[in-house]
Amino acid sequence: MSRAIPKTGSVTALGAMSGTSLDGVDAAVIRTDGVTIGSFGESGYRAYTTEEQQILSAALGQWSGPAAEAATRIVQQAHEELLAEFTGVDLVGFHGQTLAHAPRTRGTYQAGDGAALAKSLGRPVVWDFRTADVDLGGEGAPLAPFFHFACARHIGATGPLAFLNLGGVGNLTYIDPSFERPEMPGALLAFDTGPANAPLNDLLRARRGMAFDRDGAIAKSGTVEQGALELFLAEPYFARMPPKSLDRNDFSQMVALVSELVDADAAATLTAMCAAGVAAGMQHCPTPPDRVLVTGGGRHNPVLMEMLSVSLDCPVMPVEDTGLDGDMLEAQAFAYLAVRVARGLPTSCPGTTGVRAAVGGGIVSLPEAQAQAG
Ligand SMILES: Nc1ncnc2c1ncn2[C@@H]1O[C@H](COP(=O)(O)OP(=O)(O)OP(=O)(O)O)[C@@H](O)[C@H]1O
Ligand SMILES: CC(=O)N[C@H]1[C@@H]2OC[C@@H](O2)[C@@H](O)[C@@H]1O[C@H](C)C(=O)O
Repeated sequence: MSRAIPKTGSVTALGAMSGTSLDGVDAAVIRTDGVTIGSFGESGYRAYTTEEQQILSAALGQWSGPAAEAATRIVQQAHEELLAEFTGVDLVGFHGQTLAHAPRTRGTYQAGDGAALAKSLGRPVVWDFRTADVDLGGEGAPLAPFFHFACARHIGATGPLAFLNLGGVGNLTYIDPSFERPEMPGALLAFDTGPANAPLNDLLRARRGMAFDRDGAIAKSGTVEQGALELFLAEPYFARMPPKSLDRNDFSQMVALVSELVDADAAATLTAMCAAGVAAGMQHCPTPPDRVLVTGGGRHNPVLMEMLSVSLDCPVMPVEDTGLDGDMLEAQAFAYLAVRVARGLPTSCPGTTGVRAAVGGGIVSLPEAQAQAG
């Protein structure tokens, strides 16, 4: 089998994403030419064990050293195991695990070695997607927006719409699908909305040894503490114009705002903070979108979805209502972006990361050759 990346036409790309929730690795196949989505293929998931999660968690905020190295070994092994199960793949998009993100000062750091992964899989691997954007003055995140734009076209959207990803951190992409290309000024506006599930997960793990508030069961019976919510919304981040991005633990101090509350009220308040961050961010969009399509684990939380419906001026629905897969959208995004990198197409622009001009980036590592800059 040829290991070269086809230069034209559609290719089969496998994307892998290990998100800020630290729950595991998602992998998904799409067929695309880097512009249009042809079709979606199979997908898979490899959960991190509790011990692996602890090692990853201990490495958050570390830019190097033993903790980061231990995390990298876990990321590498989990990806090698999961991705080896897929066949008939032309190239792989490997996001890695973000350990630290401070684009204005130190940069952005995703653990994982794409060159080693290319060798072990025997496939070209595109990786280190965020560094080039940061080097050009961008936030380096979010990067899914170019894929969201392709999804909007794929589902036949005609009016403005938004994708809202609720993982550990929240991020929103406002799209005007009437533009022909995502890098055109006005086509996209994207930013991190604030913390999503991470603080709630952290609180419940500390207090109850639970991974998360399944179906909002704990928050459902609680009352939102308005004073804490107001203090949270007073954070300057929310008034800042996008593009803007966050590290997973940038808002970890918000757990202190609910430390005196009983579990149900604390969970309800942290859930409300997630929704309030989204509502605050929506004020920065050029117009209210026709609808908000929610992706990521937060869409499974009915309390959060209800709070969003109440606080936003448009219908809020899971992306499944349009036929997309909300559990795999980010993995699909990095498959799609890998093809764009391989084809020399941009993956971010001023509207998505604040980068000075539309930029590609990423490293292409071939299984048997030296790395090529993307
Ligand atoms: N049934 C459910 N009820 C409530 N919350 C849920 C449910 N299922 C998932 N979640 C939440 O979604 C989280 C996982 O979301 P997701 O997989 O989108 O995160 P991620 O991809 O790691 O994060 P990010 O997008 O920030 O990188 C869980 O940790 C949990 O908080
Ligand atoms: C630095 C980093 O890894 N950021 C992630 C994180 O998780 C959600 C949000 O914060 C988003 O900005 C981004 O991930 C998605 C996939 C993105 O780049 O679009």
